[in-house]
This record gives sequence, structure tokens and C-alpha cells, in this order.
Amino acid sequence: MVYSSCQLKLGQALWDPKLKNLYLTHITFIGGGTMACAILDGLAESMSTTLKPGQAPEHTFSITTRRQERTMQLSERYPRAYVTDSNDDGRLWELARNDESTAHIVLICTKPQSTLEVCQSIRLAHKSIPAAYNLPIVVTMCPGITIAQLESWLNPHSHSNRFPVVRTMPNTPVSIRQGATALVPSRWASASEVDCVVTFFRVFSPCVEVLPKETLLDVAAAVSGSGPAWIFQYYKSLIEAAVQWGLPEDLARSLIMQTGIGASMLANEQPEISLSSMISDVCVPGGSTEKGIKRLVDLGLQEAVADAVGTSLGANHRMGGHPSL
Ligand SMILES: O=C(O)[C@@H]1CCC=N1
Repeated sequence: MVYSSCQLKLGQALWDPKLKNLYLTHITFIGGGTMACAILDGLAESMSTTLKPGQAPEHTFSITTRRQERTMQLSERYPRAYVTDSNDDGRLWELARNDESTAHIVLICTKPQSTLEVCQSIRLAHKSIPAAYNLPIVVTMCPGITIAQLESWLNPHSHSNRFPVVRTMPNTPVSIRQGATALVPSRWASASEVDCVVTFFRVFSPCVEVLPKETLLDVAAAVSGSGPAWIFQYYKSLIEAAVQWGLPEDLARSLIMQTGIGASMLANEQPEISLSSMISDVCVPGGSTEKGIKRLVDLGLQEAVADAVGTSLGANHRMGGHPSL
């Protein structure tokens, strides 16, 4: 299933009334690093708040960061956020308290190594929540850390009142609402809860649910989560080549960026046309592009890319080998 973009209105019932009606009221970012800020930047422009009757949240978001000096920077950059340097801050979880009609997303945006500790904080903060109330939806973006691991850290003893979990893999262009997000929900997440997470991510990226196997999320992470780096690396090589042949760097950069945007848009708008055919369209038979492409292929571009993606995937899988991470 592919979900295209939408507007997010916090506090508005977002779901098909045939499903359980949930109001998304608050989003907690655990970790205030690159991905948290990319998402917050993507949200900043596009979000409006429609309060549920009788409800007046002071803060739309919460952000936690380990470094105290960073709390000030984040508060200035995101004035609607409650910023704290502790995942065990009582106020953090009070702001996010749900009743039976509200939903709250906790996004784990820390380094993968901190996930276990973060899950422990989330679990402890919700230890005394009555069974009828909604637990927050725990959303991760750590490749390799499985739903089974997350559930064992969040719900070590109980088989009832489980935290709904959704694994996601967004990428850095979410900051300009041009991201791509792959996701896979746990079987304990209800249709409304999955809709809630999808609606959230659709603000800054089309989302795709990877089926049928959870491990495919790691493949998506290797090509799409890491993807901007693959593309930037290729652009960097093109720019360096252009500069070697005398083109000024700024000119090379702007020509190559626009070429990348145009080529991506062209390919995206015509999904029925293969990339091989689009390459042929550029190549005059026996001409310069054809010769250059042949050289790239002969030098092993395909093997190099496959090897790099495999290496990245292997690293993601090793990450899942917790507790050593
Ligand atoms: O490099 C990493 O580990 C993460 C995964 C996807 C993008 N960055």
C-alpha cells in the first residue's frame, strides 16, 4: 500500500468512523538529532492544530536530548515543543497522557544502541496506566531492531495491554517534505493506530507499507533510508569529474543538482517506462553517453552498488543482534 501526502491536524479525529475514533494529540521525539529535526522541520510548515473539544495542550511536541546545552537550541528552534534532557522527566509523559479516545506517538530517534534503555523509560512511565487507556504508539526508525525485540523490551512480563509498535524508515529529505518512508506495523497495532502513524508520516513523505516480511524494512533502509547518501556520493563524483575537466565547482553543482531533479521527476512521472529505455533515450547510438555508460558498466558499477547495499544491509542485521549492538 502506498500512501500519498496529506495535512496533519493535531487533535482532529483522523480515522474512518467505522474504526475506533482516535484523536492524535501529541508527538514525543526521544532524541533531538538529525532525523528528529528533519521531521520537525518537515512538520513545522504544514501542521495546524485543531483541538479536541475541551482539550488544550500547551505543547504540540516534546523532545528529549541528552545534552543539556542542546535543550536551549531546540526550544528556540521549535517554540511549540516541550524540551527536556531526561527521558524519565515526569512532565514529558504527563503531556503525552492518553485517555481512551486519544493517540500519542513516541518516536524513538536515538542511536540504535540506546533503544533498549529508551524502551525501559517508556515502559516505566506507563507502568500504572489503567488497562482501558491507550498506550502510546511506539515508532522506531532503527534498522535491524526487530518488532520482537522491541516488544520484549516494552512488554517483558505482560501479554495484555501491549504497546503498539510500528517500525519505520524515513530519510533526510523529510525536512523539505520530499522524504520517502517505509513502514511495518506489529500485529498488536490496531488499524486506527497504523492509520495514525501513516497520517503522521504522510505530512512529509509518501509512505509505503513493506509486506509480507518485516526483514524487507531493512532492505528499504539500505536503499531508501541510506539512499540520499548513495545519491549524494554519486553527485559528488560527478562534480569532482567536472571540476577535473575545468568546470567551476558551483556551476557543476547547480547543473548536476538540476539534472538529478529533472531526471528523477521524469522517471517518476512515467513509471511504465523502464530505466533502461530512459538511458537509451539519452544515448545517441555510438555517441558519447553510450561510450561513457559502457565504461561505467565495464568498471563494475552494478557490482559495486550491489556490494555496498549488501554491506549496509549486513550492518543493519548485525545491529539487530542486541544486546551487543
Ligand atoms: O546509517 C545508518 O545507520 C542509518 C540507517 C539509514 C540511514 N542512516
